[in-house]
Amino acid sequence: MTQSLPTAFTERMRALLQDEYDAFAASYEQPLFHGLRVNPLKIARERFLALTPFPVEPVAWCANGFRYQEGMRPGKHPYHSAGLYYLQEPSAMSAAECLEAQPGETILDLCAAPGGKSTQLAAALLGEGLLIANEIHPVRARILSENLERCGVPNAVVTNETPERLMERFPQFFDRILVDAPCSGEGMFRKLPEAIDEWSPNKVLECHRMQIDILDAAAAMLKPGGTLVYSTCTFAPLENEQSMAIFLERHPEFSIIPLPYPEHFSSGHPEWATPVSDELAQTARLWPHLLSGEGHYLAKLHKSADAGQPAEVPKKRKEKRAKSAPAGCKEAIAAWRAFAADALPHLSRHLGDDRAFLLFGEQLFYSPAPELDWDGIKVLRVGLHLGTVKKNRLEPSHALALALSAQEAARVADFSAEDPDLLRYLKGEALSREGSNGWTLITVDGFSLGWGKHVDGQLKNHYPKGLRWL
Ligand SMILES: C[S@@+](CC[C@H](N)C(=O)[O-])C[C@H]1O[C@@H](n2cnc3c(N)ncnc32)[C@H](O)[C@@H]1O
Repeated sequence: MTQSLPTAFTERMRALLQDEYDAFAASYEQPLFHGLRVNPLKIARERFLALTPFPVEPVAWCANGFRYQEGMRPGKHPYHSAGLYYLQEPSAMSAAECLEAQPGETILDLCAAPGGKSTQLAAALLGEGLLIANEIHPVRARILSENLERCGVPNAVVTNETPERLMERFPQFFDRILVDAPCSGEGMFRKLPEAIDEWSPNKVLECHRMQIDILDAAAAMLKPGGTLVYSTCTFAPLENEQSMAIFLERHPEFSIIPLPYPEHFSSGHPEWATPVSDELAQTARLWPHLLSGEGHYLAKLHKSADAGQPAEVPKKRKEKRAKSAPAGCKEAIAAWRAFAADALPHLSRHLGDDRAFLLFGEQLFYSPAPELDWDGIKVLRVGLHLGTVKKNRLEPSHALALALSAQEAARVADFSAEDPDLLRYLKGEALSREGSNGWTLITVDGFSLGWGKHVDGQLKNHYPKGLRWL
């Protein structure tokens, strides 16, 4: 690494690690670890292994996680555009894995952008249940939304709120919550050297205070009996064991649950926090000199089942729904049904609940939680974006294409990953190609990638302008 580490950081780490410090410091001279996580919403692990053009090696603590070598560029492959995998550093795969989300559950990812862990949680849900992926910064929330779209996630709601605001709306609502907290990023110094310039002892303190507030909000939103995972990518005890020690003092209804993979994850350090609590030894540290990944901290907590009854979440009242149903929703649903009858005769998803269709302006969505009222919450996406309704016709969305399989579509134009026409499609060009007229799902080696529209021997390009390859 060319950039030198801040002295206050190295002195603290030397004092903490003592004999181990030299090995820790030497890890900064080692090459970075690169990882990708296969997206089971699009492709099964074994099929990916048969198909991957990059040699990969499994990550021990994540069934769908793999390392790839320096020099490979999986982010520049059409399979990435088709959402077959998400690029994610191996240690970063641990937090969502440890939350153990189950299909059908209600999950909150409270600090979610750019979406590494949200896409992983959505994959664990397998399209069943609800994921609220929240990000406080509007620009980052948009990137989060795009990443969920690319991964073909049908059941995520992307919000752009403060934790406090969500807490008012969703008391004791979630089965599981991930708090991947904003932190001073010491574990990322090697991967993102700009984190070094932004670091200061004061930033560590500010992050610690912010983490306490975010955790308080998360505690209030978790159902009794629910599970919380707290994670950071920093080494500072103040942001790790100390944030947990304070949280446990403030919330006696929580207890720490042991984490898996003791052969890879090291114990947390109770002696690095006040008051010293032995429980903290069951939190985990991922050290870059002890495993093939960057630095992380993890804690998994259980909320006592006796911690009070789940509160009533404001739901749409019938009369309110009738009043607030946007004008044109009925027509929009009819436009969707006409589109689906023509272009998606084998749709496997059952989109039959009229209450689940939501119209925002011209944009039609299918909500994974029709009973919830989103009024007053900043929402970027509610479940599956079906398309834009204009003049009683539906123009299908890119999100819909990515959530479909080739078997569901009436018309498919399939290209191999090496076909020059595929590159032309990704660049936004129209293609000469025979086929019956109408909306056509474009696929790469059988995996959905976007829309085209056949008109008399021409395949018009509907790959979104902002995603086109240059
Ligand atoms: C470590 S990053 C999350 C990474 C993400 N979980 C992933 O896997 O891609 C922390 C996020 O918390 C957001 N954040 C910053 N301040 C916050 C606050 N006060 N409350 C909630 N989130 C905040 C940041 O914008 C950032 O996107």
